[in-house]
Amino acid sequence: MDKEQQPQTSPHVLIFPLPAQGHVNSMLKLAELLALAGLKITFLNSDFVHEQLLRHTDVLSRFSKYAGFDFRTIPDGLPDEHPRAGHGFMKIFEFLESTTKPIFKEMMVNIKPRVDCIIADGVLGIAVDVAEELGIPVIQFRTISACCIWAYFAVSDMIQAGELPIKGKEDMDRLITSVPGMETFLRCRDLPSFCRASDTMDSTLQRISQDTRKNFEGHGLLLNTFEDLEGDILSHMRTKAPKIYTVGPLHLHLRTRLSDSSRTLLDQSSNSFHEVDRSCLPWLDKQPKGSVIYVSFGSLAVLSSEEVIEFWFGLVNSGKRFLWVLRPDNMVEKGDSIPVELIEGTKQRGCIVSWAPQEEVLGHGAIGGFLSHSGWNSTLESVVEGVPMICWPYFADQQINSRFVSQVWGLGLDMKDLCDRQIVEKMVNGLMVEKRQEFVKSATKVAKLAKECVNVGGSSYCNLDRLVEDIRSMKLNINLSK
Ligand SMILES: O=c1ccn([C@@H]2O[C@H](COP(=O)(O)OP(=O)(O)O[C@H]3O[C@H](CO)[C@@H](O)[C@H](O)[C@H]3O)[C@@H](O)[C@H]2O)c(=O)[nH]1
Ligand SMILES: C[C@H]1CC[C@@H]2C(C(=O)O)=CO[C@@H](O)[C@@H]21
Repeated sequence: MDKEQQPQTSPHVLIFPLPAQGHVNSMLKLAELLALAGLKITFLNSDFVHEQLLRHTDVLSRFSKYAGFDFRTIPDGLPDEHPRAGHGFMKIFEFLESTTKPIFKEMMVNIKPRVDCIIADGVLGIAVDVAEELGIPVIQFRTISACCIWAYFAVSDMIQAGELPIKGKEDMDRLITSVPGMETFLRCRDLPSFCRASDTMDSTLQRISQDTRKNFEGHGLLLNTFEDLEGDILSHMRTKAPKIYTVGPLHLHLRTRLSDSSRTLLDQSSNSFHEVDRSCLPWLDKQPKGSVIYVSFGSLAVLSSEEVIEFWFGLVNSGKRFLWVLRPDNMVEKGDSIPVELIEGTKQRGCIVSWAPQEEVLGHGAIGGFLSHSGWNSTLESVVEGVPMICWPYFADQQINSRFVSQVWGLGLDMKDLCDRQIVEKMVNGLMVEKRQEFVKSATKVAKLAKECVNVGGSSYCNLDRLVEDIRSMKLNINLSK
């Protein structure tokens, strides 16, 4: 069926992610799942993100097979040369409000065919506002863990109870009691990093807290997680928001629903904003099973030169093989001299790339562990492949994710707030040797649960079907009300 034959009865859904790798990744997986279900999809990227995807991926050809699938673009307001990484990434929110929002509203008024439903990133308040102003039904898709969302939801309660602000380094191990379900293990240091603001009126903390409260209103909240992983927290959340659709892990869910030929195409493609260096795969092929620790800190984290050197020494001194993703904006400063023992140790046991085919890497038999920043996509990808983790959170939701990985799910070690070569060496050997059996056992169990939930009859499989039916009935109700 070509684009012209898209049946007019199919609802037109516009999907609008925050223009960041971790958000675009999971929302493109969702978009393909909804296109597979026969919905007409328009995917709205920023001009900058679209340019990266055109340069490094096959998204246009990959999605052209879905009738009516369109990519649209919109400015994010930042100058082209802005790095769009590190803590400076947060600047984007000011420009989304001032530049992007009025253009988006104009787009939604004029778009043809009209949009029947907007699936807006749960941290993109501008999209939710415009949808409400124009009376377009909106479903919010928050791309982080349920546990983080629930902690953000409680920020105003923590402030009210005097639990925030955190009162300095000596206060970081105080238990937080205002997040239902987390009273026995959530410390100040485990809260999302924006809660470390010294002033509770901090604009970022206030905005994320308010955006999260809004996630619990509207037609529904979509989450890239699964009931067997976060069911306890989800039951607390459902006392405030009845319509929560857990449809994750989305990357696995999509693989499960694709035909064999489409799955092969998916394996050869990516949604990366960077050039993928596949040379690490033949290197992995030569390594013994389970012998390599994979190291990646996602797309936004920017490490200092000192931190890179500490991790490098710890990895080389551990004596273990390592595959390390070091983005160009994370490389050691040009002027810094790199100790010869690091060069030698890396030649013998290491492989460094600027961007890896991460899903394939985590599924490779040579991988025995993952030193991660605990971004939610990386965490889910490691869960699905049964790979134990060492968590070194950088910011945002990563702090609480690392606490759940170590303390609640028993899937690895938490290295939060530490960066020292001896500790890195100790953690690597703890994960890859001393505690290996214990972690592999629990990681294998959780990986099995992840696969079951996206198979026919599983919770995420059924929730996605319910989502598609609910979107279809939205269109029907709009037509009937005319
Ligand atoms: O060399 C690499 C490194 C990463 N990835 C992929 O890039 C994505 C990275 O996403 P994520 O692990 O979630 O980290 P961030 O890019 O840091 O994601 C941002 O968005 C996430 C979802 O909202 C949040 O959980 C994070 O904290 C936030 O930093 C994953 O799908 C990886 O598979 C690659 O393909 N190759
Ligand atoms: C840059 C971060 C601000 C909040 C976003 C987020 C979220 O709370 O949804 C998670 O991590 C980052 O991608 C975003």
